[in-house]
Amino acid sequence: MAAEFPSVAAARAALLTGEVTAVTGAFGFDSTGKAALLAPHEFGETTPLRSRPVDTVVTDRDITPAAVHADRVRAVLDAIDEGRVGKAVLARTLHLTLDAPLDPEALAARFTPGSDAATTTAFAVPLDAAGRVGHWLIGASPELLVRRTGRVVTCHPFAGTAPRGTDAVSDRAAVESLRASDKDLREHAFVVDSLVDALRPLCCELDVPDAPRIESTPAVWHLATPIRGVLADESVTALDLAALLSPTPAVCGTPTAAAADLIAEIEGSRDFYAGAVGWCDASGDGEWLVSIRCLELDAAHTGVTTWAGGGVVAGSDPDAEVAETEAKFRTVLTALGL
Ligand SMILES: C=C(O[C@@H]1C=C(C(=O)O)C=C[C@H]1O)C(=O)O
Repeated sequence: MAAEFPSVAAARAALLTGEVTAVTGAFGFDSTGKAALLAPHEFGETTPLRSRPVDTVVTDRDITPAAVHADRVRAVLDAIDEGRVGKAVLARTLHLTLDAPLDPEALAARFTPGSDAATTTAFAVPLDAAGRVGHWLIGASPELLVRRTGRVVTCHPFAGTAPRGTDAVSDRAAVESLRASDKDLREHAFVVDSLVDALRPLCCELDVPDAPRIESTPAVWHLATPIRGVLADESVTALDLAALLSPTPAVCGTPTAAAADLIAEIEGSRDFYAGAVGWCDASGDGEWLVSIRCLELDAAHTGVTTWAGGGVVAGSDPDAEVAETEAKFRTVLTALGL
C-alpha cells in the first residue's frame, strides 16, 4: 500500500524528510483543505491506457439551471459594481446517474490525446486519501498551473474563452472575436497579473509575453500566456509553487480571498474542482494542472459530478456565460460518450 497524505502540508513534510521520493495526486480548490496525495511504489511507471468505447445510459440528470447560472452571473456583476471583486469565476454543476458502473481507468483513457475528448494530459486520481473512499477524480485538463524543472518555472494560464464554431468559417470568426474582445483580454490580464505578482519575488528572471495567444481544445478557444521564470531559490518545490499559485484568477478571481468567499456563498463547496492535479519529486521537480474539464466518480462508480465555469468581469453577458459553460461541459460529456 502506497503512503497516503490527506493534506499538501503532510505531503510536503514527507518529501522534505526524505520519507518518500515523490508524491502524486490532487488537492482541492482550497489548497489548505483535504488533499488526496500519495507516494506510488514505482513512481514513473504507468500502465498504458487504452481508449475503449463506452455505452453510457443516464438514468438521472441534475444541472444548475441556465436561468440560475445567469442570475448568479448578475449577482457577481453587482459585486463587481460594489467594488467587492474585480473578477470572479462561477461554475455550474452537473450530476449524472448511470445505469452501470464505469471503470475509472478506462474512462480516463477516453480523455487521452487522440480520443474524441482529447485535450492534453489525462488523469485518474483515487480520492481515498482525502476520505472520499472509492471516489476518483478523472479528466484531462488543458491548463498547466505550474511546472518546475530544475530552476525553471513554467506556467501556462488560460482565461478568456469562445465556444468553437460549427464550421470553418464560424470557427475562424470565433477566434477573431476572441482576439479582439476587450472583456476577454481583461479577464485574461487578471490571471497573468496575479501569477506575475506571485512569481516575481521568487524569480531572478521572468519572461511574460506582452499579449496572449490563442489555443484550442476540441470544444473551445482560449486566450493563453506562456510564462517562464528562473527560481532564485531552488528549494522552492513544484508542490510549494502549486499550493502558492492555486487557485489562480482563472478559476477563482481577484482579489483571491474575496472571490473565493463570493464563490462559496453562491456555489457552496467546490471540493476537488478547480484545485490541482499533478506530481512532485524529492528534487522539487514536478508538474501540476488546474483541475478543470474533469469529473468526480462516486464509490459505486455510477454517480458522476462535473463542473464548468467561466470568469465574470465588468461587461460579462449572463447568456454568453451560460453558453460558455455548455461548451466546456462538452469535454467530459464526449468522454462519457454522451
Ligand atoms: C473554470 C473553467 O475554465 C477556466 C476559465 C476560463 C475562462 O473563464 O475563460 C478559461 C479556462 C480555464 O482557466 C472550467 O473549465 O470550468
